[in-house]
Amino acid sequence: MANVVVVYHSGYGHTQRLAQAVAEGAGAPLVAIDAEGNLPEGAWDRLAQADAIVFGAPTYMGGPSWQFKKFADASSKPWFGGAWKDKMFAGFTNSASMNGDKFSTLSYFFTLAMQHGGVWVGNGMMPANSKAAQRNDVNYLGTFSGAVSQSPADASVQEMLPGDLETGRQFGQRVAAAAARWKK
Ligand SMILES: Cc1cc2nc3c(=O)[nH]c(=O)nc-3n(C[C@H](O)[C@H](O)[C@H](O)COP(=O)(O)O)c2cc1C
Repeated sequence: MANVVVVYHSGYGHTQRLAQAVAEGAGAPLVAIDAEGNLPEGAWDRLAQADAIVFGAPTYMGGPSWQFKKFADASSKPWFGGAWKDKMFAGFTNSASMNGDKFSTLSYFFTLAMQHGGVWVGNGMMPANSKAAQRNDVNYLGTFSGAVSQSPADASVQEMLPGDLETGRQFGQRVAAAAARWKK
């Protein structure tokens, strides 16, 4: 079993719900970045010990929230010593539009992982893109580079779609399995 940690920020709870699904699939603890962009006590040590780190943030103005970016900038401290080198990384995001430039957020996570000398893992899923496909199918949004979910701008956290959450759960399983292989 690999030691996977999910570190995320969520402004209004939607990304948190996706984070919970990813963490459930990965059998991983959640580390929440708070509203000031800070981690709880002991979290940096947990990240240092992880085999795989999964990044999560809402897509705000085409990228991760500033709180996530503050965390990313603070990760320059472990970067100096190469503390995250050769870890596995993955990422997820939620936004309101079907597209909404979510890929920019995943791309930022990927770049951060590469800066740390890590290895990136995508979702390994087929997209649900046939005529028969339904919005609640797994990977209906058709992303390969991570896990994404979409919640309309006026939708509550409770209204997040089970199919998107299942996508997150299966993505978490994929990351945990990949990290276990990578660890050997
Ligand atoms: C400041 C701000 C910027 C946003 N920018 C985008 C965006 O670029 N694309 C998009 O699809 N949705 C955008 N949204 C909608 C959020 O992505 C959406 O509300 C998301 O569910 C919020 O996740 P959270 O509840 O974890 O904070 C934005 C929302 C806010 C508050």
